[in-house]
Amino acid sequence: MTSIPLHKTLKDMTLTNVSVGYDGDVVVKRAAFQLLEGQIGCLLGPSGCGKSTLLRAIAGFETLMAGEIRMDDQVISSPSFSVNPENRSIGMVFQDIALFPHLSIAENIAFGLSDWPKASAEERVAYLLELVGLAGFQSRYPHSLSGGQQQRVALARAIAPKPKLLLMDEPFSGLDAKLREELVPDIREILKHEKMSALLVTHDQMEAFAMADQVSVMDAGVIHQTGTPYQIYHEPETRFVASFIGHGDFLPATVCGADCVHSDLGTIRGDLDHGFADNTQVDLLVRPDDILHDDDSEFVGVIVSKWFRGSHFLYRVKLSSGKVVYCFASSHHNHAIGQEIGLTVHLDHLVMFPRQ
Ligand SMILES: Nc1ncnc2c1ncn2[C@@H]1O[C@H](COP(=O)(O)OP(=O)(O)OP(=O)(O)O)[C@@H](O)[C@H]1O
Repeated sequence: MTSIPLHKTLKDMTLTNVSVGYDGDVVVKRAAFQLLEGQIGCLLGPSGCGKSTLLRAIAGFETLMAGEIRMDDQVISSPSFSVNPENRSIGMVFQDIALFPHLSIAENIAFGLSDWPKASAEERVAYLLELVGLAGFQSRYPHSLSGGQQQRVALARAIAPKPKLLLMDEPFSGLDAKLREELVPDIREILKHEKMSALLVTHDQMEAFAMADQVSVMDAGVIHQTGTPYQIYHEPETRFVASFIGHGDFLPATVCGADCVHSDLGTIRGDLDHGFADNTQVDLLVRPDDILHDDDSEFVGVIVSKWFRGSHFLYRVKLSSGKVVYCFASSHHNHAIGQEIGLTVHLDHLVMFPRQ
């Protein structure tokens, strides 16, 4: 009698100095990070930086040029050794949903359960239909579902056999913005409920922030930083991460003590030692939420452009030095372009890079 394959969750997946490429050209260089049990990771970066190549290497579709990939203490990829993709206990979801058009929704979800006892497979399919919010859709066919519903079925199909790891390559990019906004937190909830470790590829930072516990920011084949969404926004470790994530400007500044810097915003004290020597010339990162509109402040700037964002305004303001920075204001403070407004600076952790 067949039995349900034993379900083991992933303890960890570790990439050590992984290089991957095509025809001798290195595309991904010395990638290293770890994904733990139940964690949702993300590879985030501009088009062509190598995200899909790295994901395909983890899935077992590309041979490593250097380094190794381990899952639960077992090497699954190295330049001389590779576990077959079908033996890695990895599920995949892609941008092109690719459901089987001639199979019903239930049959699509049950596709990877052929070695399960019939009753257990039926139970698993019913459970997943409920979990992805499609109870009652079992007899329908893919063409009769919306794009968002089809992507939920694709997810259910990928996680049905309880893989240790789910890989998702731009799974939401074919969906419109509103649907994406609704679907992303739902999918995160489903993966957390299933205690499923997952790795998402996206170039959309809002998607990465909404979905992932840990984000690896890539550029030109190199992972610049791996951290929580909060860390990569507030504590970027490289100039690329600082520029790629969120809005921001670099202001020329001069170090004036272990926690202190002097710039066009005045003298600012941070809450941590920034590690630069006195008098070093640096570029100081200033985010929109670092400068707030304040009617009572004597420190002023002139509005050069503005965006209404519903709950708030985002202004570009020119300082007396001529430098232009972003500024947040509550949407009750509707000022005209050209008007002078008061500003207060709220910079706690100073993010600085050597002057370029
Ligand atoms: N099969 C292949 N053969 C040769 N070069 C390839 C192949 N697949 C990808 N590349 C190249 O590798 C580089 C990285 O591509 P990759 O698809 O991994 O980037 P990406 O970050 O996923 O981009 P996107 O977000 O646009 O999908 C690109 O320069 C691409 O042209």
